[in-house]
Amino acid sequence: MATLSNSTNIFWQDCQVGRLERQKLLNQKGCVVWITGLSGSGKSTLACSLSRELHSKGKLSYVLDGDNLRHGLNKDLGFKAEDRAENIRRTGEVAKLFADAGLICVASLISPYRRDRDTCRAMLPDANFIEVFMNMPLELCEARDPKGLYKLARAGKIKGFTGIDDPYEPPINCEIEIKQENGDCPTPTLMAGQVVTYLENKGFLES
Ligand SMILES: Nc1ncnc2c1ncn2[C@@H]1O[C@H](COP(=O)(O)OS(=O)(=O)O)[C@@H](OP(=O)(O)O)[C@H]1O
Ligand SMILES: Nc1ncnc2c1ncn2[C@@H]1O[C@H](COP(=O)(O)OP(=O)(O)O)[C@@H](O)[C@H]1O
Repeated sequence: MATLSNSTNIFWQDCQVGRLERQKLLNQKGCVVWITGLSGSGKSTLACSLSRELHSKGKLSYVLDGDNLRHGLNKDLGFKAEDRAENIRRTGEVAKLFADAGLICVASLISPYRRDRDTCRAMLPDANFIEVFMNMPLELCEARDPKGLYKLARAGKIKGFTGIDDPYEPPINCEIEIKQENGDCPTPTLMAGQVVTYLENKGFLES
């Protein structure tokens, strides 16, 4: 893995058009909505539903999905702890750039380790990092198993699978928790609505 902070003699270059001007143009405030949870918990479903809902309100968002990033930016990384940490760090840096551009950046990654998520939180002004915990039981995720990965993990054909033989550390102080009510998972529209309401209440959907 690349060593961090190898560059020396570098200087920050400021530009006349700044974040506030971009936000005014877009009539919204840039932020990062970071969705964490087990595989199959509904991260991508929420990310897409949220992006659609924001679009219909005239708000610009962009989804960074863990699976998709691993096809490009993060294709050199696997699933051992240090690779996951680098995966989260890179994604956090990209999300920070999108937020600086004035967009509502929706990152959906398992991001199983608390420390890695907190590293991303520390990259942004605190209120601009909104951690959403998909608090779905492992049994539900495993029953869904849309990619058949839990089955492979249970059969020992995938090693170090989150929730099976690799840990998932739930958030302690997340901004939003999505969970079952009376044994039912909220619909994608309801899940997105919960996040949109939070963004509205905190003033992110106006400049
Ligand atoms: N060992 C192991 N553990 C967990 N997940 C695995 C593993 N191997 C492959 N996959 C598939 O990779 C997707 C998760 O990628 P992420 O980048 O979100 O993972 S992480 O945040 O770095 O932990 C995840 O996608 P989602 O189901 O969308 O979460 C899986 O499809
Ligand atoms: N709120 C929901 N209600 C019913 N099914 C859902 C819901 N959210 C996700 N699913 C289904 O669960 C499976 C896993 O969802 P997905 O968004 O791919 O999870 P993740 O990105 O966390 O792996 C998919 O088949 C999806 O259609």
